[in-house]
Amino acid sequence: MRVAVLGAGTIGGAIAKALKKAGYDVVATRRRIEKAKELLELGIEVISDNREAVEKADVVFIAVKPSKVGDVLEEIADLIEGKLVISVVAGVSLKELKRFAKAKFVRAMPNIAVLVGESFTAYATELEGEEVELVERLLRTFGDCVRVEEEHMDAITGLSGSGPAYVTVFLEAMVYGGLRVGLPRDLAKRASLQTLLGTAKLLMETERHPAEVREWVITPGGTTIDGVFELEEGKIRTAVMKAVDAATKKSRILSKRV
Ligand SMILES: NC(=O)C1=CN([C@@H]2O[C@H](COP(=O)(O)OP(=O)(O)OC[C@H]3O[C@@H](n4cnc5c(N)ncnc54)[C@H](O)[C@@H]3O)[C@@H](O)[C@H]2O)C=CC1
Ligand SMILES: O=C(O)[C@@H]1CCC=N1
Repeated sequence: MRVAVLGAGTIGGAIAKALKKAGYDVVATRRRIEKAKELLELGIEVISDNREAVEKADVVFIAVKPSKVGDVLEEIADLIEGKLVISVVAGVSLKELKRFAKAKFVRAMPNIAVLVGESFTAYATELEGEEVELVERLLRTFGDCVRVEEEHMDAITGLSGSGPAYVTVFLEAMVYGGLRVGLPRDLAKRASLQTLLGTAKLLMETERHPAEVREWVITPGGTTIDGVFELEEGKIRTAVMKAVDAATKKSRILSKRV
C-alpha cells in the first residue's frame, strides 16, 4: 500500500516516518525538499509536487497548515475523488474538507508522540466497515487511536493535540525545582522524566483516579503535602484548564480561516 503525506513538516514528517517504519511505501511532499534529509535517509520518497504524490498513492494524509489546506485540496481535487484522505489539520471540519473534493475524508488529530509510537490520536469520519479498519490500521502505527464524534475534535485538539506542549512546561518546571534545591542538571531531568512516565503508567495500569494515587503519596504530616499546598496556591489546576480551553477555542476559529 502506497501512502502520500502532503506537508511533511513537523507532524507530517513524523507521520511519514511512522508509516515507513510500519512497512508502508511512503511518498511525502513539502516546500523545501532539502530540509527532508532525515526522511530521505529512511527511504521515504520526498518530492514537491502534490499531484505526482497523490497520483501514485492509495491513501493521502494532509498535514499542511490550516491556511493552506484549501489550496492543496483544490490542487488535487480531481485526483482524490473516491480516495481515502486523512486530514490532521487543526480546526478544519469534515464539512469544510468536503467543500473542496469528493474524497473519503477522515479528520484526525494525533500528537507529536507519533515520533515514538505513543501518540493519542482521535479521528472522526462518516466512513464505515473495511475503510474504517484501514484507517485504524494506519493510525495505530502512531500509537493509541480512538474514533470520536466530530463535535469532540476541537476539544481533542486543545487537550491531547497541544498537550505535549503543556506537559513539557510542567516537566521543565519540575527540573528547575530540582535545580533550585541543588540537584545536578542531569539528575534533576532524569528524576523528573521517570516520575512523569511512572505516574502515567501507574494511572493507566491500575485505572485508579488520580486523586487516589495522590493520596498514596501524601504521608500525613510528611513532605508531599507541603509541596501540594504550594501547587494549589499557584492555581495549577485553573492554569491547565485555561490552557486547554484557550487552545480549543482557537481550534474552533481556525476553520473560519481556510
Ligand atoms: N505540530 C503538531 O504537533 C501537530 C500539528 N497538527 C497539524 O498539522 C499541520 C501542520 O503542522 P506542523 O507540522 O506543526 O507545521 P509545519 O510548518 O512544520 O509543517 C507544514 C509543512 O507543510 C509544507 N507545505 C506548505 N505548503 C505546502 C503545499 N502547498 N504543499 C505541500 N506541502 C506544503 C511546508 O513545507 C511544511 O513542511 C497543521 O494543520 C496542524 O494543525 C496536528 C497535530 C499535531
Ligand atoms: O499548534 C497547533 O496548531 C497544532 C495543532 C495541535 C498541535 N499543534
